Amino acid sequence: MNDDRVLEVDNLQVSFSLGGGQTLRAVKGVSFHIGRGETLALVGESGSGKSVTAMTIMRLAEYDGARLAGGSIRMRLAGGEVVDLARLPQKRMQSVRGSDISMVFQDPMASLNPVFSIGFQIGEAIMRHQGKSAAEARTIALNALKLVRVPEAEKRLDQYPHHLSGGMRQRVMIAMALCCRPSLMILDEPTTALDVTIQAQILDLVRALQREIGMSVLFITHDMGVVAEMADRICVMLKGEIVETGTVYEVFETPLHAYTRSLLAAVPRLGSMADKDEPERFPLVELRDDPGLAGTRDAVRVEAVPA
Ligand SMILES: Nc1ncnc2c1ncn2[C@@H]1O[C@H](COP(=O)(O)OP(=O)(O)OP(=O)(O)O)[C@@H](O)[C@H]1O
Repeated sequence: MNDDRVLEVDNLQVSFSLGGGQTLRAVKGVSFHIGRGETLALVGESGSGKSVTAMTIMRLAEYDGARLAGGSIRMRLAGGEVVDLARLPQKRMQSVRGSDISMVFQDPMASLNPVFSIGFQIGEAIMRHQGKSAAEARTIALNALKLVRVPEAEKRLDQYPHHLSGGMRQRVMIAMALCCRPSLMILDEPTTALDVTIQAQILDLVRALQREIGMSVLFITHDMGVVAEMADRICVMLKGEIVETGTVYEVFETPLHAYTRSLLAAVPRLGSMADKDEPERFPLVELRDDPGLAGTRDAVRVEAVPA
């Protein structure tokens, strides 16, 4: 693996048994890499396989019944060792999760335990992953809350999730994910449940943190507007496959795949809003129903292979 990469996913295949001998192939041979300090956006509509890909990298998908049917997930750990996460025993993965990679989910309420204080929940993760005492963990938790710009951080430590707004809860989740200074953070639709202003604040925060800490980010979204804000490179997923990949500039300037064009057409533009109530939208359903489109790979942008 090149020195400048933290993650290399190669030909990843994930399936679910649906009973009655039926198998759903949720991820069909997906390959991508993420460089140090880089943000890669995995884009596609609901059901395209983005979350299953992320959960497989975390090795959490198997707890939902997923089967890792093939491929490799090579990751450079903090000490420099390169391991194939697809083949690590779960016991070892427990230490990789939260120390080398962490994940922030869409709904912070589902990730936070309502009966424990914020300080306890962040502290518990720090004690588990870093072997710190309760007092040390509280200090680290406090600093993490300050890092994610939570006002009155000291007071927040003793509050419970229901005391916080949705945006604040998502900041707490990001703080928790940052505590162990992971080299890769996966954010799965982190702002979808938030209103637009709070969404913009959280996106700004992630960008600022990335500059401060230098971590790599895998950003999962269905929103090309968010991609334009956040990402260096994009992988577009459709029905379990990556149908197009490139830099943000390349993909926005010259989208090669019809599905990518449909995603771009769904981004409201000032011009198209001028004389209509609704932004223009590409007829996505018709496109997806076109049998010629599914799995089309001729539009895949071939990335230069470094010498
Ligand atoms: N536990 C599960 N059992 C069976 N099928 C599943 C399970 N989890 C996901 N799937 C299926 O895998 C496919 C990919 O789902 P995935 O959640 O990765 O999509 P997604 O692109 O992340 O969409 P969303 O943004 O809605 O989560 C879908 O067809 C979904 O129904």
